[in-house]
This record gives sequence, C-alpha cells and structure tokens, in this order.
Amino acid sequence: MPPHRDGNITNSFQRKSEGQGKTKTEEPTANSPRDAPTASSSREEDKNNGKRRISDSPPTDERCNVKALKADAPTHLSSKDLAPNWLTATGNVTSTTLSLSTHQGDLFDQAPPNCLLVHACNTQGSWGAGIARTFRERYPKAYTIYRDFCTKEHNPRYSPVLPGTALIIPPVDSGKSQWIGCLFTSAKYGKAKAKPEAILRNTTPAMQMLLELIRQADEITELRMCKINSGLFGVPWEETQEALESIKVREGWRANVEIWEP
Ligand SMILES: Nc1ncnc2c1ncn2[C@@H]1O[C@H](COP(=O)(O)OP(=O)(O)OC[C@H]2O[C@H](OP(=O)(O)O)[C@H](O)[C@@H]2O)[C@@H](O)[C@H]1O
Repeated sequence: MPPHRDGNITNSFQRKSEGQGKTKTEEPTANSPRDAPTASSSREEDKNNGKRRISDSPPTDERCNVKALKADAPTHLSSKDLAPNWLTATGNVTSTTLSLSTHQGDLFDQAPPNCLLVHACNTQGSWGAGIARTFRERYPKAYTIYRDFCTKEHNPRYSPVLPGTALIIPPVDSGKSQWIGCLFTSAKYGKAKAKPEAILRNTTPAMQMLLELIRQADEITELRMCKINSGLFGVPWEETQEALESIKVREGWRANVEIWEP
C-alpha cells in the first residue's frame, strides 16, 4: 500500500446488511477469544466490471486474500477483514510471549515511515482528550476514518464496534507516513468508561487482533504504543503490561512492542 493516500478513504467495507437491528454487546472474557464478526458474504459483486472486489469477497481459506486488497481501494483493516474464529485459524502458537521494550520520549517524535502508532480507544468515535486528542490533531484524516468506522460502518447503539477488537488505518494524512492502531478496550469513555477489570479483559483479544491485522497489512515496519489504559481509562500500567506480556505470539506476528513514555 503506497505510503501516502489522498485521504479520501472510500469505505470499501460497505455491507448490504449495514444498519442491522440491535445486537447485544458483551465484554469478551480473557479466556474466550471473541469470534470476530464474520466478514459478510452478502456483499455485492462490483457491477462495473463483474469483478468481486476483495472487500466484497468472503475470506478465502481462513483469511482474507489481502494481496488483492493492496490493488484495491485504500481502506482500513478491522475485525470485518478476519474470518470467523480467526484466532484458531491463525498460525501456530509459538513458545514466545509478547515482549515490551520501554523507550523514553514522545510517541510521535521521529516515528519512521510505516511505523504503527497504537493507542487505546473507545467505540463511540471520540478522540476527545489525552493522547487521543493529540492523535486527532496530528492525524485528522485518520481520526475521520476511526470516527466513521465507529459511527457509520457501525452504529454505537444498534451495531456497535465490539470491545476487545482492533482497527488499523494506513497513512492517509498528507505529509504523514505512519499507520494508526486502535485498541478498543472500552466501549465508552469518561464517567461511563468500562471498569478496569473489563478494560483489562478486552486488552488481550484487542491486541491479538491488532497483531493479526499487522501481519495481514504486511507493510508495517515497527510497532510503537503509549502506556495504554493507564491515564483516562484508569488502569495501572503494570496490570495492562501483565496482560500484554501474557499473549502467546502466533506465527507471523510481531513479537515485540515498543512502549514509549514521555
Ligand atoms: N505524546 C505521548 N507520547 C507517549 N505517551 C504519551 C503521550 N501523551 C500521553 N501519553 C501517555 O499515554 C498514556 C495513555 O493516556 P491517556 O489517558 O491519553 O489514554 P488511556 O489509554 O488511559 O485512555 C483512553 C481514553 O482516553 C481518550 O480520551 P477520551 O475518551 O476521548 O476523552 C481516548 O479517546 C480513550 O477513550 C498515559 O500514560 C499518558 O501519559
């Protein structure tokens, strides 16, 4: 995927079934990895040339055929791009657990091209305070993609983004070459944010999904993350750290995450 897009991300994950009725949202438990919402197979064929766009094709043998995605319209990657039960279909579990390396400095400073910058997000489409606000100021077009994902592709009331999932957004802001990673660890924010134990429960499956989406994006150079959940979400960093370091790395996943703290 070329580093700079024109920023007009067409949401090629439009689904015929968009606007479905209410769905019950549950908080995933640490031991029952959430079955990612299935990529809808009811997507229409591209009538213009009869070709099924990758985003309209059901996942092939367990995973999206991402190769064709690069030739297709630019877009984000999310749970909708993963096959049902994707976690069991993901490569073999290795004996390695995720390792975190700490770096002193501003997450954004001199982030290399195609580096993924990761933060914790709510599913309401708001980057209103904290580091999220900085993300919004520095990557306004990426913010628009996140917001539209939460409020147009999903509907916070009737078909919300599920906590415990993730979203990655390619470089779309002019002059910027970084990807943005969103870990949905709490549905709401502020006083309505999830309880710390729910945020922690969501962190593991969200991170597992992020690692799989990174593997599929196949262009990301390094992975930088702030101390997610430890500020406005009110979860002691050590607890999030323990949850992250307990993740067993699958074949093809990044095994190291850089944690940047000011
Ligand atoms: N430039 C920088 N480089 C490196 N580290 C930086 C930094 N700037 C701040 N940090 C640190 O990054 C950690 C996270 O701190 P945060 O409180 O922001 O995030 P969180 O994950 O606890 O909570 C998420 C919810 O907060 C937001 O705001 P809203 O809900 O919209 O109101 C979202 O939208 C979510 O909902 C803290 O250690 C900060 O010191």
